[in-house]
Amino acid sequence: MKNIVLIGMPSAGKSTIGIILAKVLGYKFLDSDLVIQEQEQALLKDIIEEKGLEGFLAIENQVNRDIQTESTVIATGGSIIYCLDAMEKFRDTGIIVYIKLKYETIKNRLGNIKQRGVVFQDGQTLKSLYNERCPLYEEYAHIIIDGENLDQEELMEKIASAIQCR
Ligand SMILES: Nc1ncnc2c1ncn2[C@@H]1O[C@H](COP(=O)(O)OP(=O)(O)O)[C@@H](O)[C@H]1O
Ligand SMILES: O=C(O)C1=C[C@@H](OP(=O)(O)O)[C@@H](O)[C@H](O)C1
Ligand SMILES: [Mg+2]
Repeated sequence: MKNIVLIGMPSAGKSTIGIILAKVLGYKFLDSDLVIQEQEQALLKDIIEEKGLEGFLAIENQVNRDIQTESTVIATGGSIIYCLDAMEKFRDTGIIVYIKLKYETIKNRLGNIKQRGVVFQDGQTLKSLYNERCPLYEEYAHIIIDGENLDQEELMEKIASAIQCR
């Protein structure tokens, strides 16, 4: 079976929802951020600090492009839409699900952005990052899920039924 690939802004719920979605669908679960950390033997925020944005994105692209799995829910990192090879591969081998949330919801959830290690250009604000990324998430998505006003269980069920209706 095709993989289910979750995309969206950091804190949208890709990692949290991904694992419960995998249980409900009887799929495996993989968080590609953790594969990056394991390969590099370093935390995401330290990789970004040491290698810079372009260096981090090159690693993110390679790791996600090289994932060999099927029947797996894959939680990607928020910056995956800058990784062209990986996105092309996911589009061919998976169903890409964009968890869409309003800017205000993302802002409220994000809390300590530095601890998470989000891929920001110098001087970029969260708002400009959001505006830059949203069209890219929409462009790549096979399915767009509005996650507003849903708890984790409701969001997971909405994604599961959208996949099953395809
Ligand atoms: N309805 C919801 N769905 C998913 N996560 C939610 C929801 N409401 C609040 N949260 C919180 O938002 C955060 C989502 O984080 P995470 O799953 O790591 O997102 P991502 O992997 O997309 O960056 C968690 O702290 C989670 O508890
Ligand atoms: O959006 C981003 O720039 C990033 C999001 C993170 O993943 P989550 O989206 O799971 O938080 C992680 O991949 C990396 O630190 C960069
Ligand atoms: Mg995550």
